[in-house]
Order: sequence, then C-alpha cells, then structure tokens
Amino acid sequence: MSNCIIAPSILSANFAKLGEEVDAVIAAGADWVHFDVMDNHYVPNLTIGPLVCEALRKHGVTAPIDVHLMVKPVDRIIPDFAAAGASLISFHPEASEHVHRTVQLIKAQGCQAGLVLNPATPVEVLDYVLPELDLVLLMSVNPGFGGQAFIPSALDKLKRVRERIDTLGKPIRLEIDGGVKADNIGAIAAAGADTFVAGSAIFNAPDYRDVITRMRAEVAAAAKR
Ligand SMILES: O=C(CO)[C@H](O)[C@H](O)COP(=O)(O)O
Repeated sequence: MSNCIIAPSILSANFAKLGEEVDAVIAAGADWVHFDVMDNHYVPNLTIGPLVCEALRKHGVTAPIDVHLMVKPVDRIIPDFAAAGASLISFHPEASEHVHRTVQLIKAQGCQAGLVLNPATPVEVLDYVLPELDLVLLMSVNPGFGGQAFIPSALDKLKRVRERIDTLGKPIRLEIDGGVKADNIGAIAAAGADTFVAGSAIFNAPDYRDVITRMRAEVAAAAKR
C-alpha cells in the first residue's frame, strides 16, 4: 500500500551503533526514521539532539527524518534541527507559547510541520491550525518512553481526526505513535492512520524485514475490509 508510511522509532535502537541500525531498518523496507527528542523537562526522559540528526545525515541516511520534539520551550531548537537535516518537525501544543507561530517557524526553516496530541489533549486543539499542518501525530501512549501499551481511546480519536482531515481535503498525514505492533496495526489503520511509528515492535524483533512486511500486510488487509 503506497500510502502507508512505516517510521521506526530509533528510541528502541541500539545507540552504540545507531547508523547501522538506521541503515538496517531502511534496507528492511521502512520509509522514514522517527527521531524522538526528549528534554527531561517536558517529558521525564533525556535522549538525543541535533548533533545526532546531523551525524545520521553525514553517515549517509537519505530517508526522511521525522523529528518528534518533546521539548519545552520548543521554538529555539527548531532552526538547529532544520540545519541538522530534519525533514519533518512535530511539536506539542503544550510546549509552545504560540502554536501557529511555531508552525510558521518550522515551515520557514524549510521543513514540514506536525502537531502532536497527547492521549488527553482534545482534538479541538487542531481548530484554526489544521490547514497549516503537513502532519498530525496522535500519541497512543503518554510521551517519554518506548515499550508502553497502546491506549485504546486513541482509536476513536484517530477516527475524529481522520474525519477532520478528509473534510478539509488537504494531504495531511495522520501519524500514530505508541504501542504499535503487527497485531494491532490493522485496527489502527482502519481507524484512519496512514503513518505508523513503531519502536520496540521493530527494533526488538529478530528480523526487521519480517516485522515491517507483516505490518504493511496488515495495513493493506485493513484497507480491503
Ligand atoms: O514517542 C515515543 C515515546 O514518547 C516513542 O516513539 C514511542 O513510544 C514508540 O515506542 P514503542 O513503539 O515501543 O511504543
């Protein structure tokens, strides 16, 4: 299914050999690299910054790098990520003083812009800003850690956001992040997601190609039902 984007979250990769890990998932059929940035302030964990994004580009990664900023305040780090080779930059409305301005800032830096909704963030936060976005990212876990269980209410939320995107008629991607596995991705796709972040399900699997292929097959099967 050409519309289906699989974006492995490198949060679950082996950081001691990150370049090889990214090469391996792309060679195994992944589309994007999902790059989780945590600041030990907005979320209770600390991960990686623009230097690592730049290092992946220098290593030769050409796939889109999908940067998820769990950082507050968010604006001042955006130019650094754009310069480091980010393709898409998504942020949380709770981490920005002026959501519309942050979207404009991301676009002015030449990147695509996404807004991230936490499990308890209402879809109404998309009012007035949805037409400006390239991507909506729904969190199906509370942000901060990989390996958590999918929160089922995300399915209803996906349907509601899908309806809004379809009504608008713009090519805005609907991404889901948290607890995505081969055995629930079909239901997630049926609820309206077209872009799937998966960390532990891919990087903890013995064969990356096998799990990515199974995920794609589940998404394609859901589209036929
Ligand atoms: O943003 C994240 C956590 O804040 C991760 O991308 C997400 O949790 C993916 O990990 P997993 O697929 O193991 O749930």
